[in-house]
Amino acid sequence: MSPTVHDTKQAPALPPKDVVIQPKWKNSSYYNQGTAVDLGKRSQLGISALSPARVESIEVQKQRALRLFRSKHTMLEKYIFMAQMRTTNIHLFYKIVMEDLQELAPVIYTPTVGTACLEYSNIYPFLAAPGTSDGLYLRKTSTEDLISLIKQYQPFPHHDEPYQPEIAVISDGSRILGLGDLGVNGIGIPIGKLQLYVAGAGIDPRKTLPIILDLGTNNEKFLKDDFYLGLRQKRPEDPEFYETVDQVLNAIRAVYPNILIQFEDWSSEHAFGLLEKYQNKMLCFNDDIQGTGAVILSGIINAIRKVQKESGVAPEDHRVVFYGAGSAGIGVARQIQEYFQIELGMSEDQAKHVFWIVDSKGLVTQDRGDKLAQHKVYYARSDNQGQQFKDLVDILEYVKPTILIGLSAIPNAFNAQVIQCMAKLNEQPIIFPLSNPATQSECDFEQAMTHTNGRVIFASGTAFPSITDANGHVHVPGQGNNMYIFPGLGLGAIRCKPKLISDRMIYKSAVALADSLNANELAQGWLYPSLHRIREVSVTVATAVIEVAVSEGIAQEPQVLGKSHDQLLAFVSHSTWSPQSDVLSASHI
Ligand SMILES: NC(=O)C1=CN([C@@H]2O[C@H](COP(=O)(O)OP(=O)(O)OC[C@H]3O[C@@H](n4cnc5c(N)ncnc54)[C@H](OP(=O)(O)O)[C@@H]3O)[C@@H](O)[C@H]2O)C=CC1
Ligand SMILES: CC(=O)C(=O)O
Ligand SMILES: [Mg+2]
Repeated sequence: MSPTVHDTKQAPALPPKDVVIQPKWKNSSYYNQGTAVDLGKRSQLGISALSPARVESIEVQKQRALRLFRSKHTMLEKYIFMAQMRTTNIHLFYKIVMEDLQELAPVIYTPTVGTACLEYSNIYPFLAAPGTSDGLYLRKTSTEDLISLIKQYQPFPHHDEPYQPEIAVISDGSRILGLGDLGVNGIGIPIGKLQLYVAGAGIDPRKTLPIILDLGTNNEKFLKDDFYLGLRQKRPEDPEFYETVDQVLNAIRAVYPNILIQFEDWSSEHAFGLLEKYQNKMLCFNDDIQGTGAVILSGIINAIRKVQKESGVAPEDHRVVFYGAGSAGIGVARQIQEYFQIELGMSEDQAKHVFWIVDSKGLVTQDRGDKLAQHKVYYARSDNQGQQFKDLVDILEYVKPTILIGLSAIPNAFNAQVIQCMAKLNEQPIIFPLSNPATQSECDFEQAMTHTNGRVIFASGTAFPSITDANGHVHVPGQGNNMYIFPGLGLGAIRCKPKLISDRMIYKSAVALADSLNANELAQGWLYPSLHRIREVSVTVATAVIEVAVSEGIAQEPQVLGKSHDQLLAFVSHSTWSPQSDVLSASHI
C-alpha cells in the first residue's frame, strides 16, 4: 500500500478552538499571511487599517504572485522576488515552490542560485528586512561567543516555542558549485538546499538552520571588491582551519545536541578531511561526496538496466571514465564501486578496476610523477605500462569506456570529438555531464543528442530543456543532482535519530531512488523520477534509510522500532510539513 503523501491542495483544517491569538503574531511571516487574514482577526490584532479591505484565498495570492514572478526579465530578478516572498509570507512561498517545483527549482536552486551567490553581496541588503535574517553567519571567535552567536539566529522570532532546528546545512563557501571560492557569498547554497528539504521532503521550515562559516576568501576579485560583505582576509592554513571548524561544530552541538549536520560545498581536500574526522563521531554527512555518490549511483543503476535490456550489455562489462577527481568524482566512484561489489559480486580489486580517473593533469596513474592528493591514490592505475594520457579522446580510445561522467566544472570539456568517440564505442553511450551550474556543464543535452544521433543515455547536474525529434518524439534529459537524495536521506535520519549516518544508509538511499521509478517513467526510459513526485520519492528514500538504521541497531527513536515497511512509510509521510499541515497557520492566524 502506498503512503498518503500530504496533498498540497487539501482544504485547510480548522484551528483548535482554544487557540488564543497572540498580538505578536501580526509581525510573523509565518502566521501573518497578509491579505488572507480575515477581517475579524485583523480587528483582533489591531491591523484592520494597515492593509486594503479585501480578504482573499492563498490560491488567489498564488496566482497574483506567479503573474508577477513570470513578468520578471531575468532569473536573478526571479530569485530576489522569491527570497523577498519567503521573508514576508512563508506559506505562500512554499505553496508556489511545491506546486510548481519544475519551474521554481531552477530559480531557488541550480542554476540561478549560482548567479545569486556570485552576486550575493550586491543583493543581500535587499533580501531580508532589518532584524530578520536569511541564515547564520559565523566566524572564528571564542567558544563562548560562538554559542551566543548561534543562539541569535531565530528564523521566526515571534513564536512561543523555542527554536529547535533539526537540520543544519553548513558551508565555508570555498567551492560553491563549479564557481570556485565565493567566501561569505556561498550562504545562498545552504539556504537553497534547506528550501529543498522543506519543499522536497516536508521538513518544517521552522526547524532548518542555514550556516555560512566565514573564514575569509582566497578570491582576489572579492577581496578587492568594495561591495564584498565577507571578511577581507585570506583563508587560514590547515591546522587553524580544522581547529576552528571543530570549535564551531562543538558549539552548534552544544546548543542543538541532536541536530543533523550536512556539509556542503567545501573544497575537496577539506570535504574529505571533515567527513573522515566526523562521520563516526556525530550525526552528519557530506552531500557532495555521499549525496552525489548516491544520486549518481541511482541513475547509473537505471542506465545499466536500460542498456542491458535494449543493447544486451552485461552489467559487469561496464567501464567508467571520470572526468574530474574532486569530492564529487571520487564520491561517485566509491558509491558505484559498492554496487559492483554488492550487486554483481565482484571482489574489491575487480570493482576498483572498473574506473579510470582523470584530473587536470590527465589520467591518474601511479607513475605519473606528481604527488597525488590523498583521495585520488586509491584509484590511480598501475596497468598503464608507462603510458601517460592527457587528452580525453586519447583516454577514451585507450579505455573504451561505456560510461563517461563529468565532475570537473570545465564547460564544453565533452566537445563534439569526445561525444562522437563515445558514440563510436557504444550503441548506447552513457554520458553524464554533472557539473553545476549550467555554465560549467561539460556539455548540454542538445550537443549530446546531436553527436550521438539521439542514442545517448544522459543525465546532467542542472536541468536542460527537452528535445523533440523529427518524429515528434519528446526526449527528456535526466537530472542527476543530489536534490533527489539529500531531502529523503535527511528526513529519514531526522525521524529515526541514529547516532550517525552509516555507509549502508547512503547505499540503500541510492537503491531506493533507483527503484522508485513508476511504470510510466520506466516506459519513457527515464533514469530519475519526475520532480512532481519528489515528496513521495523522499518518503520512500527516508523509509529505506530508517530501515537500515533499525537493522544496524543505531536508530534511537522508539517510534520506528518493530514497524513494518508500510507502517514506516505511513509514519514518515504523516510527519511531513506542508503549507496546509499546520492547522493553526492554515487558518491564517
Ligand atoms: N550533479 C550533482 O549533484 C553535483 C555536481 N557537483 C559538481 O561537480 C563539480 C566538481 O565538484 P568537486 O568535485 O567538489 O570540485 P573540485 O574542484 O574539487 O574537483 C574538480 C575536479 O576536476 C578536475 N579538473 C579541473 N580541470 C580539469 C581539466 N582541464 N581536465 C580534467 N579534469 C579537470 C580537477 O583536477 P585537479 O584535482 O587536478 O585540480 C578536480 O579533480 C562542480 O561543478 C559541482 O557543482 C558537485 C556535487 C553534486
Ligand atoms: C549539486 C551540488 O551539491 C553541487 O553542485 O555542489
Ligand atoms: Mg554541493
